Amino acid sequence: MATDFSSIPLIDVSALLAKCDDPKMGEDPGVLEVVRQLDKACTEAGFFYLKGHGVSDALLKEVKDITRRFFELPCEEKTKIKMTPAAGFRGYQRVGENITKGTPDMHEAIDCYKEVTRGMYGDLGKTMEGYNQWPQNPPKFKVIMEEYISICTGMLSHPFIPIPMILFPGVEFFILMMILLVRAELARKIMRGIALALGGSPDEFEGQRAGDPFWVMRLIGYPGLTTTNGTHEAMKNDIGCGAHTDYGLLTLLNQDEDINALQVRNLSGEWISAPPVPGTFVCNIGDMLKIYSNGLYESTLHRVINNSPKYRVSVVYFYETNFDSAVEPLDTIRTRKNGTKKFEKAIYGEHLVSKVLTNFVDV
Ligand SMILES: O=C(O)CCC(=O)C(=O)O
Ligand SMILES: [Fe+2]
Repeated sequence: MATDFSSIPLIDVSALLAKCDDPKMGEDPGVLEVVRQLDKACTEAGFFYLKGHGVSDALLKEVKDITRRFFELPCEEKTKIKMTPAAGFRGYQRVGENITKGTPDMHEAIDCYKEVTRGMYGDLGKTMEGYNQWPQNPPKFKVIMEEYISICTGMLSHPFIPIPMILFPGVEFFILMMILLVRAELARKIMRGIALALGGSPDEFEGQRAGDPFWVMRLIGYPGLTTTNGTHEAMKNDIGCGAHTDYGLLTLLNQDEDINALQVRNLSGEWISAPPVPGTFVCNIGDMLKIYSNGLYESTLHRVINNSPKYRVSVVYFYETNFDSAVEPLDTIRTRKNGTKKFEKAIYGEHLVSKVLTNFVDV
């Protein structure tokens, strides 16, 4: 239910994060104020900036820097982890390989998904079966990205063991400490606030709905206007990433701090810019949350146009439902007030697979 918003609101979620696992969180005035702001932002724009999230500026920067260093490598090096259907569509895609609604996107990317072992979700999961392809170069890429993912997800995709420093001679002490200390459980906690905003219990998105959340991460590089990277010379208004909605619950976007390229569409069809706000994530609602909220919250269309001369990097993390969740409008007072159920049941895994299978050329 987006409106004619003209800017994206900024929400400081520190009060929510502090009380998030307190059984009385729903009575805390600080939490309730964050919940009110989340509700307003999700209803009016489907987009908001997130501050007070507890993830350090150094880590936000480190994941973008290491991604940029990967994209600077020669093509032969990058295609060592080329995305293939056999890897469950995980890996590197060159500029133009990803398509949105039939048009090639002017970006290169590494796609990562929660790993799906053989038979894990039966036929539903077959397309996504596979392991992430991490580059050897730059060194420590895998370790830094996996820790970032676990901070966003709120649970570990592998058992967490505080690994002795000696195993990581190349990682600066402060980065490792930062990674080990800041276990933000970010997306899960924001979803607890959103559950309250929808008039439900804070646990609404745990258990069968999103207690074992699927996640996706895209590391994206958008060539600048004057950049020639051997295969592509970007033109003004080339679409870096075509207009789309995200598929799951909540997206946490960590974008380059000095380039204004992300645009969000309001109800009248105007493209509103979402410029970088240092130290924040840009968050947006995905298709599954639109269904859970019975359309109260919008999965808003957005796109990327990099008209800057600089190469732009974004690290995009998508927090999803359980892979096999059957998603339908929640039965809370607020969603009921929005009228009869506006959506049929959707299986998240089917929705994801249908998108993945139409997103690429020549694979
Ligand atoms: O790079 C960006 O700013 C946004 C990318 C995006 O919308 C996506 O990957 O879904
Ligand atoms: Fe998106």
